[in-house]
Amino acid sequence: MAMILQLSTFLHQFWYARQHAVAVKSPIALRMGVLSTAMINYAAIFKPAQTHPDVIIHAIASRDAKTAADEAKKYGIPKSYGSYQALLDDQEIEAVYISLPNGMHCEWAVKALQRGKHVLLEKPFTSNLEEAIELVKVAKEKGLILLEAFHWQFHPAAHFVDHLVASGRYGKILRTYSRMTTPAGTIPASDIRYKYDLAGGSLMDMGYVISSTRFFLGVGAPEEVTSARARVWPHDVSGKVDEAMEATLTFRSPMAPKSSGKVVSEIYSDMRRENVGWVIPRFWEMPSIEIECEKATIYFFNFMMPHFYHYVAVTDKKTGKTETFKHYRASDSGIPTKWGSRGEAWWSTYRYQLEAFVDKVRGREPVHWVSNEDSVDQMRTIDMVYEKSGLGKRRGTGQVM
Ligand SMILES: NC(=O)C1=CN([C@@H]2O[C@H](COP(=O)(O)OP(=O)(O)OC[C@H]3O[C@@H](n4cnc5c(N)ncnc54)[C@H](OP(=O)(O)O)[C@@H]3O)[C@@H](O)[C@H]2O)C=CC1
Ligand SMILES: O=C1OC[C@@H](O)[C@H](O)[C@H]1O
Repeated sequence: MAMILQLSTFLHQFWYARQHAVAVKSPIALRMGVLSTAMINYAAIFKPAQTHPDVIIHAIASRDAKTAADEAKKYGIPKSYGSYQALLDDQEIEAVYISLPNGMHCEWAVKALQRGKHVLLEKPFTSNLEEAIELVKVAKEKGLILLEAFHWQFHPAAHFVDHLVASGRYGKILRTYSRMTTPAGTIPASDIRYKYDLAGGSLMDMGYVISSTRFFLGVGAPEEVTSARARVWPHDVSGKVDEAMEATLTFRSPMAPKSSGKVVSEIYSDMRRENVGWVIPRFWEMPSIEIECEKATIYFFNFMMPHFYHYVAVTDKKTGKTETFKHYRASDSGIPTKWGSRGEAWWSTYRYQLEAFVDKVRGREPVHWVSNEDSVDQMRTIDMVYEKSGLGKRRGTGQVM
């Protein structure tokens, strides 16, 4: 269902950015450049930037000058470049958003940092753990901001669920299950997600299943991946691209019962989920996480794009009664979450993320942040699952391995 969500979020962005676009930007607005003309730019950066008074998309770069110029014209971006390096050489640009294929993330984020730019980097952070460690090292050396764009974590709904889980009101966590699927046939065979040489694979693309698990458990990498089973995409010569991945991970968590100290977490990512009876897409399989606690089970439906639609269902194990919540802004449900009075019900996950990114670059404490250490642990976990599955970890375009 991920692709359907993606389409819906594009419409959502179109509608709200039209109504709330900021005509005159602040004189100290952050000038950003965009590396690539990827599909996701529209929702993840162009539209959020339109409604942010302190962000100007100053330039866009493509491998092809005409593609870049056409895109610049379409979105009213002042400058375009026919190479990524040329954009990085533009002295007016303070920060870049990188939406290149996964395998190119590390190479170009390193180049951007070396040219003195802050970086908002699409997920997955890098192709593997080694790259992640290297990238973070460069960012620290340069003293620049580097953020993995796990946009969903910035939305008040995520903070609300985190609050419920961490409150202890439902007891310790016993088990989690996170799932993300997209119907078979919706991602074309030519897509970057199916290419091993661009660090493709369902788990790389749908790393949200690991991100959500780790976020709500408040943990780094798992102690062990006890099982991992990949369904291999048959059309890539490498034989190493997972069109689907199912795995079981064991985490040591302070939220686990004292007796075991561990939580068992299942994850499932699938870029080619079969329709029911060949025709009915599984729309009920929006990216979701189930968190079974001692007293209740918490189900967060559509944690990935909660701005579009979501609900949180808490089912009491004793009575079987379910209480349902929605959380489109920080003050909803009467439980104040991190954003306080900031934010609007129409803000997307990407808009919240941009708000935090600008705060951090400008030296203000962001309301939420994905630390570089957390991104390293995310890549460590992804590698562990790939190794266990037998497919082996991915590698990056700039990497000799
Ligand atoms: N946060 C989110 O919600 C989402 C994040 N993503 C992430 O964003 C990134 C981009 O995804 P998506 O928008 O689907 O990507 P696209 O396939 O739409 O675009 C990728 C872009 O990368 C550039 N590129 C450079 N080298 C290559 C190459 N060898 N093959 C193909 N493209 C190349 C191209 O730009 P050009 O030709 O202009 O140089 C191309 O437009 C991925 O890392 C993905 O994981 C994707 C979707 C949602
Ligand atoms: O990050 C993403 O979110 C939405 C999905 O459709 C997409 O495949 C993935 O890249």
